[in-house]
Amino acid sequence: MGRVGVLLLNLGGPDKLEDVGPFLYNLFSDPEIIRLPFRWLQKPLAWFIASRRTRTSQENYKQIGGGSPLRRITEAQGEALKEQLSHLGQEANIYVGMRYWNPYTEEAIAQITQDNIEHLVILPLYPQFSISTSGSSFRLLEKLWQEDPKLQPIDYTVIPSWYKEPGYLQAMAELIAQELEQFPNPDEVHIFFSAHGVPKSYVEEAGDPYQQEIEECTALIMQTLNRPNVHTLAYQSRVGPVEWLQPYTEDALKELGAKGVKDLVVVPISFVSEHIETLQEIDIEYREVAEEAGIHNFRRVPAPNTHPVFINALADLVINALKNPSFKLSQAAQMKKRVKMYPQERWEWGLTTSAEVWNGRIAMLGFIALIIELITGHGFLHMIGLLQ
Ligand SMILES: C=CC1=C(C)c2cc3[nH]c(cc4nc(cc5[nH]c(cc1n2)c(C)c5CCC(=O)O)C(CCC(=O)O)=C4C)c(C)c3C=C
Ligand SMILES: [Fe+2]
Repeated sequence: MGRVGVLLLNLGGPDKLEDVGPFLYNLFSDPEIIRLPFRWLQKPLAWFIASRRTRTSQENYKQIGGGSPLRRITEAQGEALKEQLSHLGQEANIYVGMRYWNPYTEEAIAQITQDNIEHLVILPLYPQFSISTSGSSFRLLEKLWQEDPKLQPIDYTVIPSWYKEPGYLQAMAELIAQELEQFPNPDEVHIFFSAHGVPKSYVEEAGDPYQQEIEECTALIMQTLNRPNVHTLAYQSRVGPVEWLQPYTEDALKELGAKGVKDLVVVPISFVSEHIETLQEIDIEYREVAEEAGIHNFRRVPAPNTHPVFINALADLVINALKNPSFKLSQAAQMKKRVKMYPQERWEWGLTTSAEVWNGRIAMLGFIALIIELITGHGFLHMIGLLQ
């Protein structure tokens, strides 16, 4: 076999506080994160939302040391994977491609062509597929492949999701078991799976398989753990006014507290590295919510990071993908085949969600126009040359 490469995909995170604004702008500029009917609206709206969110987000990053550890951990996972692959007799170059921050996917692809990689395995570091995470990265790669003739000879294969991989399930079960053993009555502890949320319309309208994969993954982890504990699944990290997958983590914690649960272990399930949503949101915000609700013994299971069983699982995925290449980028990005329009993209008259979303958008446009006028001293119509 010729030169082999593995491209690890992840979301990326700001390395320092000054990066937070531009990172958020990149994230909200992605049409897979915010879908708009007009392309030209994407960037002004991304700027507007990012500006509004930067300060709060910076405060959160301050609480975890002033930046995201995502790059460092993803690179450490890459090194450990390279070593394990070599141990299994498969030499490979590992590349990290982040979607919204350094090192960007585009840079990783440039390096892959420079290194004359002949066989490439594309492995997203998200166990479950969502159009907002792996789907967005696949779409970007599909575009890069279409634009760059140098990429055409590369024989590549994509792993769309891998939440059923036995080594991953084993690593998760071991990490949970370790945490349970810290309690005086391990079998009495409530196991609380907290998955990253997505807007409900992604699943119901766009056909995102994310919720189904999360539910199946939770059941498989519980089966692998093979313990009598009661468990709950809820969704965290909601952003914006639309409805996301329910139950929300915050509400579910309050409900369990009200039912008298005292011992609880949280399992972050959509991520394989520590980052802001584990270190700040779960460890600080949700811990506070739980304590207020009377859940006094609150612990969190660490993300798999470089756990050897987890790294072995990644190596197995790569070796199998090289033996049985299956998915192409176009197939992987089209996992949401039923997509037509998100409900809010359709205009409807009456007191409907769609009408409310559109009213909100029009109000936001008006607000942006007002800010532009305040900053420049000229109205929007002056700026586009319609008024003298
Ligand atoms: C606004 C919509 C968002 C969707 C949909 C979304 C889905 C989603 N995200 C992850 C994993 C990560 N998200 C991270 C940061 C992050 N995500 C959003 C918004 C959405 N995510 C924002 C605004 C941010 C920035 C942080 C903040 O201001 O709250 C990160 C990086 C975190 C870091 O350490 O820097 C990850 C990883 C998943 C798995 C997912 C859907 C399945
Ligand atoms: Fe996110």
